[in-house]
Amino acid sequence: MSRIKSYFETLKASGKKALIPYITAGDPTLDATVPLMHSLVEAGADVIELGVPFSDPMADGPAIQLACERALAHNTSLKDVLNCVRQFRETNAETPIVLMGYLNPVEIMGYDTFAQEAEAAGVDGVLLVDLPPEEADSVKPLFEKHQLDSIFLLAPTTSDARTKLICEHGSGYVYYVSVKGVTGSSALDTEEVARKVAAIQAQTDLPVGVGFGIKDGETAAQVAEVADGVIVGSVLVNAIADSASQGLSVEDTCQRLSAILRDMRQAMDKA
Ligand SMILES: O=P(O)(O)OC[C@@H](O)[C@@H](O)c1c[nH]c2ccccc12
Repeated sequence: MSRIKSYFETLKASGKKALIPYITAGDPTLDATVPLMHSLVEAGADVIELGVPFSDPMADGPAIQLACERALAHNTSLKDVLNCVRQFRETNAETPIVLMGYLNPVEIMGYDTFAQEAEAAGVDGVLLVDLPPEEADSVKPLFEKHQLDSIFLLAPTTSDARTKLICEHGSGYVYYVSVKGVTGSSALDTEEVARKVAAIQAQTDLPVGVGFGIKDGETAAQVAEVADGVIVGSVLVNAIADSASQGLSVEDTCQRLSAILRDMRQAMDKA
């Protein structure tokens, strides 16, 4: 069974929801990434979404665009990102890792090599933002062969028919994007999210994670009440940017991120 699937089952059995932080690999430096991943786990992360930096991240708002720029300023490559996962796995065999990114770097590496290397490094799932589920047929068998879950995005505008199709193609979990637009939005409507998530859950057994616009314990707890997972990116990435501009050490940056995530964890578990 996939590490993501069994993790979600364990959580469900204990009545908890998944907390899923996103950071961009190589931001602000490559040697910060693995310590940051470990400190997110210590603060209560259940799954880590690790971003593969890309020069044209069209689904991302300014915060994550800048994170990609910081990572690319010192040439963080897909290979480097896979190395981070490998290193992380030296001391953590439990926490599922999802690589988040765009098709281009994967195409350059080659799908076969990527799938092989990702499995060997200890990656559990892949979310390629610009891979339409209809076109996933060609890569899905390859990903399956290498024990990689395919995670897809559902938007507020996705029709029921398409939701069904996307859920059929996906595995691990599905990602419901809570608002129209790019990452780092601030307009989270929890009632609308609750309605949509229920509609998705009626179509699939996959866990539903919700992201876009979750920024603190309060919003995390609200989303945790209605979804299976709470995904948070820009708030963490902004804290990394801020720490970098203040010249904080990796250790201090880790502590800052842990504090933000721990607040969310506590609020979610209380709800
Ligand atoms: O940044 P936010 O609003 O907290 O949302 C999470 C999001 O950043 C993360 O899941 C993500 C990073 N890059 C993406 C690209 C597309 C969809 C989602 C993402």
